[in-house]
Amino acid sequence: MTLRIAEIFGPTIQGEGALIGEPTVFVRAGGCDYRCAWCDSMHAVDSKYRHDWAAMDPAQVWDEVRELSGGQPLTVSISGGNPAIQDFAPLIALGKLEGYRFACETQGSVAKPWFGDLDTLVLSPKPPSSGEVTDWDAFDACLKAAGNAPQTVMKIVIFDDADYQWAKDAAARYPHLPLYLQPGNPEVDPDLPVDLQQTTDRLLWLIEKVTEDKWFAPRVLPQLHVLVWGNKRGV
Ligand SMILES: C[S@@+](CC[C@H](N)C(=O)[O-])C[C@H]1O[C@@H](n2cnc3c(N)ncnc32)[C@H](O)[C@@H]1O
Ligand SMILES: Nc1nc2[nH]cc(C(=O)O)c2c(=O)[nH]1
Ligand code: SF4
Ligand SMILES: [Mg+2]
Repeated sequence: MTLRIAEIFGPTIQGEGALIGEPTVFVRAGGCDYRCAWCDSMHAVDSKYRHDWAAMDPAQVWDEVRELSGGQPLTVSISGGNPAIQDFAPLIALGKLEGYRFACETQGSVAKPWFGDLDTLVLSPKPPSSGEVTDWDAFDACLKAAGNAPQTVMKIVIFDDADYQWAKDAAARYPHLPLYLQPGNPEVDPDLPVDLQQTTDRLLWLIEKVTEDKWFAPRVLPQLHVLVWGNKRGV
C-alpha cells in the first residue's frame, strides 16, 4: 500500500508536547477527516493541495528518513493531516528494524492497530474554537488501540476561555493521561511573520489561567518551533 505524503523533513526538534526539544524527523501524511478553523498545516489537509502530495511506498519513505537522519536512530514523528486514516504499520516496522523510535500525532478520531507499535502516541482532541466536535467513543478506541504503547499523552490547543473549560472537562474524563496544553497560534500563514510578543503574551495568559485556577495537572508549553522559526514550513 502506498502512503500519501505531504512532506518529509528534518532533522529538527519536536516543538510541542511531551517530546519537546527532542531531535526528530517529521513524516507528514496528506489528508484529514477534520477541518479545524485554525489548522497550521492546511497544506496537508485541504484536497486542493493533493497534487503536491507524493504517493510513496513505505520503503521509499523509509529511505528518505534514513538519508535525512544519516542512519542515526532517532524518533520519527508521524503527523499530518491525520496519519490515522492511513496504514503506517509497514513504515514503523522498517524503522524499528534499524533501531528508530516512532511518535504519532492524531486528533483521536480514527483508531488504528499500529498505534500499539508506537513509542509515543499524542492524542490531540479539538476544543470548540476548532469548529470540530470530538467523538469520545472514537477517542476511547484510540486509547484501546494504543494498548501497551509505552507513552500515550493528551495535548490540547487553547485559544480562549471556552477552550480552557473544555480542556478541563476533557482532562476530567482521563485523569491518568499526561496532559499538555499549548496556546493556539492565530497566524498560520507561512508568508507572514509571527509576532513574538503576542505569542509569549498568549503563553502568559494560559500560564496565568492554570495557576490562578490552581489546576496543577497539565504542563503548559509553547510551540518551540514557532518561537524559533515562526510559521516557516519544513522545520
Ligand atoms: C497539524 S496537527 C496534525 C496531527 C493531527 N491532525 C492533530 O490535529 O493532532 C499537529 C498538532 O498541531 C496542533 N495545531 C494545529 N494548528 C495549530 C495552531 N494554529 N496553533 C496551535 N497548535 C496547532 C494540533 O492541535 C495538533 O496538536
Ligand atoms: N518542529 C516542529 N514540531 C512540531 N510538533 C508538531 C508539529 C506538527 O505540525 O505536527 C510540528 C512541526 O511541524 N514542527
Ligand atoms: S485535525 Fe489536525 S491536521 Fe486536521 S485540520 Fe485539525 S489541526 Fe489540521
Ligand atoms: Mg505544526
